[in-house]
Amino acid sequence: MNHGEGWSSGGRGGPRGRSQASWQIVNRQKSESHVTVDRSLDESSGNRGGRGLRGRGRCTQSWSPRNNNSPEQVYVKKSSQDGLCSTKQPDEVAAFKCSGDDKVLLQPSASSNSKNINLSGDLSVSRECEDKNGGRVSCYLVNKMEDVSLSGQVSVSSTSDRNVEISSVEDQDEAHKSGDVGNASDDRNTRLFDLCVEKKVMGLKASSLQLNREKRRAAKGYSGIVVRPGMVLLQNYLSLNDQVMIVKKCRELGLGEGGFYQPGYRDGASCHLKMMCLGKNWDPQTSRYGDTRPHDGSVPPKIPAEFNQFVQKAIKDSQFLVATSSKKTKGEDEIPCMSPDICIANFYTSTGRLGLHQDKDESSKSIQKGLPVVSFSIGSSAEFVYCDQMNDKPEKVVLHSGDVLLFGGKSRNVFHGVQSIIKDTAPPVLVQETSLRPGRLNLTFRQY
Ligand SMILES: O=C(O)CCC(=O)C(=O)O
Ligand SMILES: [Fe+2]
Repeated sequence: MNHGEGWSSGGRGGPRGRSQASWQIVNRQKSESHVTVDRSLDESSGNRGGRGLRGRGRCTQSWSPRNNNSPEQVYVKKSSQDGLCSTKQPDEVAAFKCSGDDKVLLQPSASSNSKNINLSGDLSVSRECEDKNGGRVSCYLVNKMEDVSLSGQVSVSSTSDRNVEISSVEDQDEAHKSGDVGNASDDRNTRLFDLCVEKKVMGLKASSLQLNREKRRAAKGYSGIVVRPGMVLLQNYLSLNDQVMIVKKCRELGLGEGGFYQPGYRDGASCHLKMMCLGKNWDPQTSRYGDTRPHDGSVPPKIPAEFNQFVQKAIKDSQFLVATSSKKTKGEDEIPCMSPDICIANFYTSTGRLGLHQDKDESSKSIQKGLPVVSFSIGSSAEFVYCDQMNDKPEKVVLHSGDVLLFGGKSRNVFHGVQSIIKDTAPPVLVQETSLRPGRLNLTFRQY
């Protein structure tokens, strides 16, 4: 797992659905390809190889807005169903109901700018989906999720008497910088890493304005986008409550046996992230999975059952989305079902990154079948890049806290990486409730 380095910056995020209890097909276009999306209507911060030896190849790209898309038509279907499919209720699998009669044909826009579409008072759709080739399929579903509870404080002081990293972000960054040039020290390898920081290190409390804004956004629900065949992005999919739960669980596991550590490569360089494996260990030195972690003999913790439920639900919802956006495609063909037995948790500080690579160390059967990798983003936003070949100019999508990205089927072998972490973009409520360090937690689930 060599992680490529040396990115240029730029990028933008995608739209989040604004309606409640509705679903939409937006910008159905001639060919399917990459999508870039604009979240300019969103109230939130707009800035937001086998997995074997990951390519260290330099990968530079720049981004510029494109205006050459010409969507054929835009449909908005309204559902009578309310409060669909909150991730707060993992058992409640997608119950999208769409009535064909209340289909509304909207005039497509040739411009790449996002626009507001106001339907029945409370629906506002932000969209922009484009492809450098002029064609793409983009489809997004919106549902309503439960409000997040803003109550309850978390005690975050470190309880372990072992050596726990509670250093500041700057210290963390320095550690990463030193990894650029030197060897990963055994000390750093074995030092415990606390995902959360003591209260006194945290910034000011979120204002009630911020909290209310976040609450409103959480209530808007998620939107799904078919980015390209086999790749689906479910934006704002994990509710804030679920994100809080995931952070707390990861923090607890991360401080125990097989918890977070500073991984390094065979050549001695450190990865620009902290890592913890659940289910099975993935060893960056050998690019192999195993039952124990070679450097300390620890056994990886089990994947919490709730995490797997979220994964199953995300797969089902993605299959539905794919089937809805193309009559010819069966959802399971593009995003096959998968039972994760591996989860790799990465924590990136604000200088963290991950070079272009393929995830290809899972069994050949798993890869041949195109079983998806399912990725959760929590905390600061990240510029995620992907391309078919190492030397291609990568496409970029910004992943925000609560987003779930799936890549399977035809996209299972896509090269991908994290170009940069966008500072100070974590939801204030999440930070307030968990004291999550500045940075981004990413969980990728796979089936061996
Ligand atoms: O952090 C991410 O979004 C990607 C992580 C990833 O590609 C990996 O762990 O293999
Ligand atoms: Fe990966």
